Amino acid sequence: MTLKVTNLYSGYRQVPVLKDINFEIKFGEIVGLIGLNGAGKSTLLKTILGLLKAQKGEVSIDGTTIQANHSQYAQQLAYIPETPILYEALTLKEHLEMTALGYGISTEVVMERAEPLLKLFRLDKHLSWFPAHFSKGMKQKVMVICALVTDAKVLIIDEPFLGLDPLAIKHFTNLLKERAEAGSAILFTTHVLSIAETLCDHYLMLQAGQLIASGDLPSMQMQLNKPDASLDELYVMIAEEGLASEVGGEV
Ligand SMILES: Nc1ncnc2c1ncn2[C@@H]1O[C@H](COP(=O)(O)OP(=O)(O)OP(=O)(O)O)[C@@H](O)[C@H]1O
Repeated sequence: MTLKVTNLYSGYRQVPVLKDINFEIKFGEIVGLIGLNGAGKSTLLKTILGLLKAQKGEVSIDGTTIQANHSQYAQQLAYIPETPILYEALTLKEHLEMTALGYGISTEVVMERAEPLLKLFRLDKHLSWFPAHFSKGMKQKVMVICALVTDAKVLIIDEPFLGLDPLAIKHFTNLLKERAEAGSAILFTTHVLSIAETLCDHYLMLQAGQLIASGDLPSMQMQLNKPDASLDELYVMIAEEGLASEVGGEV
């Protein structure tokens, strides 16, 4: 059971971004997607989600592609975007009900699953609130809860820790670990390497649209020929080399 990306090329009409991306994430694994601003992380997530059409190559979840079976593919995915996307006219409870509808789960089951999460994130008294009354962090927590009440086997998360307070980050990272232990694959982007280090089984390091290293820390140290480097040191080294070659290319 895997999320598999094969020979993937993707980007925007005039801007090719991703070039020949290949990787596999087994269900049960947490993988951190790291790279500088503009490396192509969000483009990769959008392509996996089907929000951007691949120019070449394939993404499959447990053998199913979006082209072969759109609804089966989509039901296996839950997405937490970098900027919370909420409907101004719907209350928190209605967002949960809409999630239930979207994933074909009964409202009762979704509310049952949501209850402990609402308590944990201190939103249990706010079920009738509209997004306009939530802080940025509260909106992010609503997105987190809506993703976690689904049965999605693959969680795709863009910068999950932005806007969350340290207590919420602790709860959220614990929930992600539990979700992975229960058999979900989790792919998230982050610039917060210290959290990535405590959470991830593997990493994907993206630079200028290409995967330049992947795997756990020892295997990335080998690939990048830096046997004792920390994740932070590897990242800085790659980033500086990338920037130097960009500057070189411009001259
Ligand atoms: N809608 C768009 N249309 C055209 N080009 C885009 C669009 N969105 C992103 N790009 C370009 O695609 C490239 C990769 O952007 P992307 O958002 O995937 O980077 P990222 O790694 O997620 O960056 P960040 O860490 O800043 O979020 C950049 O050169 C960016 O300018």
